[in-house]
Amino acid sequence: MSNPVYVAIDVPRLDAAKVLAEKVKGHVGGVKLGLEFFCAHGHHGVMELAHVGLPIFLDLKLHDIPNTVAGAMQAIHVLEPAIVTVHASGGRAMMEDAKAAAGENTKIVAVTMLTSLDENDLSRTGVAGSAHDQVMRLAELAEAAGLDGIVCSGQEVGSVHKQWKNGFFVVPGLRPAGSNVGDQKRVVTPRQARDDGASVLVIGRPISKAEDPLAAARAIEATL
Ligand SMILES: O=C(O)c1cc(=O)[nH]c(=O)n1[C@@H]1O[C@H](COP(=O)(O)O)[C@@H](O)[C@H]1O
Repeated sequence: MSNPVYVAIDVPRLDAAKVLAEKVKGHVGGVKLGLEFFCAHGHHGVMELAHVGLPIFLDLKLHDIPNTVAGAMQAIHVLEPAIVTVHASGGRAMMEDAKAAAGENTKIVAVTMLTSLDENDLSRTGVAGSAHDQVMRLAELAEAAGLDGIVCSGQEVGSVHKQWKNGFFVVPGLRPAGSNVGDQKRVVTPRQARDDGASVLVIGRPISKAEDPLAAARAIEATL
């Protein structure tokens, strides 16, 4: 089975991003480039990182009216990303149009409830109920819209997997036992997420901020 870890390259400098990706490439399955990277380096930066030879996950978390999201999706065709994110709360029509506009080899996954949020945060946005229910509701909407899968925490992925058998599940908010949680709130270990049905494990700081990122990537791989 291929390595499910996508290393999140959330570093501001292009040269440092390339060095990190090259360093760990033998012990991860892909590279995730998010808002910090894309806002700083755009298409050029993505093309530079593609030279590393791993699949690229473009985590843009698109959330706008359907026409605008479809246009953004068309604008990134040329980059041939393996995975792109949109927000499920953008609604069914937005997700349908995002999928229709995407390249056929690109998986579109919907962010349900950010792993940096807990139920108190959720209620402050006007949504009552548990994180679990919110994720299940948005997963159902994403499936109905024809998306490939969702992004959720490891605390929900087991339930989502039972409901959506052939879905593609991206799980961030992962921390090896004993490591610093930082701004993440719904956290599990990489192994737990994998056992519960995650397709992709997104791991950033536990690798990128480690004193020795290669050793950190290796150690995580060894737990899987
Ligand atoms: O879509 C994502 O990848 C994402 C969704 C989510 O709910 N939580 C989340 O942390 N992420 C991303 O996953 C990565 C997690 O990074 P670390 O907390 O450093 O491992 C970051 O790049 C986030 O942007």
